[in-house]
Amino acid sequence: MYPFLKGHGTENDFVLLPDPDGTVHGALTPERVRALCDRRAGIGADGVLRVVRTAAIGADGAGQDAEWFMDYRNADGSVSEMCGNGVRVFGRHLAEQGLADPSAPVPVATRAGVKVLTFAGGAADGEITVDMGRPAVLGDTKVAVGERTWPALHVDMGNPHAVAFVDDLAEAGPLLDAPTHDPAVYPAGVNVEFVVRRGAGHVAMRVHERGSGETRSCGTGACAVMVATALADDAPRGTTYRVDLPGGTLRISWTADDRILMTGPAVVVAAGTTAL
Ligand SMILES: N[C@@H](CCC[C@H](N)C(=O)O)C(=O)O
Repeated sequence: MYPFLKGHGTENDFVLLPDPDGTVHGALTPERVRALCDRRAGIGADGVLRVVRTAAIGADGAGQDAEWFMDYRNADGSVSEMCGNGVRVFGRHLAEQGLADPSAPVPVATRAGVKVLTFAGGAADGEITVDMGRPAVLGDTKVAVGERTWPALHVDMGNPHAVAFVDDLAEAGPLLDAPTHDPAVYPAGVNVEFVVRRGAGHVAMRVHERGSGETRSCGTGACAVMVATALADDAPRGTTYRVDLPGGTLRISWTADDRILMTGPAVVVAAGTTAL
């Protein structure tokens, strides 16, 4: 039996696997991740967060000045560089377990570098702000669902995104399959966001995540959406956008020194053991 916890950030949900020294869950195969994330035969989640000391992770953690490393896997077992909602849940878990001090900034190492978390309201409640680092705006692209194609902006938040503005969030249909994209632009696949404007500094979005399908929220996706919207608006740095997702709301700003700050909730809702 293996220890696990379950948590979510704006209903983007995760199985957390405590593995401080990399000895418990070292053999985290894609099959095992798929079994854990299975919503009928497993615990059910959009992804898995393995909680491991950076010193125990090997090359992925090399040179990162943070005690803890977030080893993120999508529900299909694939590895991703970064998860914005996941890193808040990861931080909540560290704080609740006394593994990090929430009264000070908490650095977390990821495959996309160190992200620094700031807690409002202490360990038990309150929102968490993540310094997501610099966005990379990589130019125009397009995405398609069936016969329909939309222009999109390629934004990299440590992981790849295509942001498409639409008139109505329903226009992309049920998103049962992944939107198609240019494999030359996204050789490792892409997370696709569809966005509508709700008012000044306010958008709503839905997302099809690489490796997990349509989810109720995506933190890196919301940051990519904010970047695309701020550029389209020619918004001054420091403007905060409200980004509504099916699972909740995130608040995102782009600082004068070119960093994206994302603020939102994170909760751990269960703990137990699993045979998976
Ligand atoms: N839900 C996450 C992103 C998870 C990884 C993504 N599916 C990918 O493959 O890059 C978030 O909150 O950012």
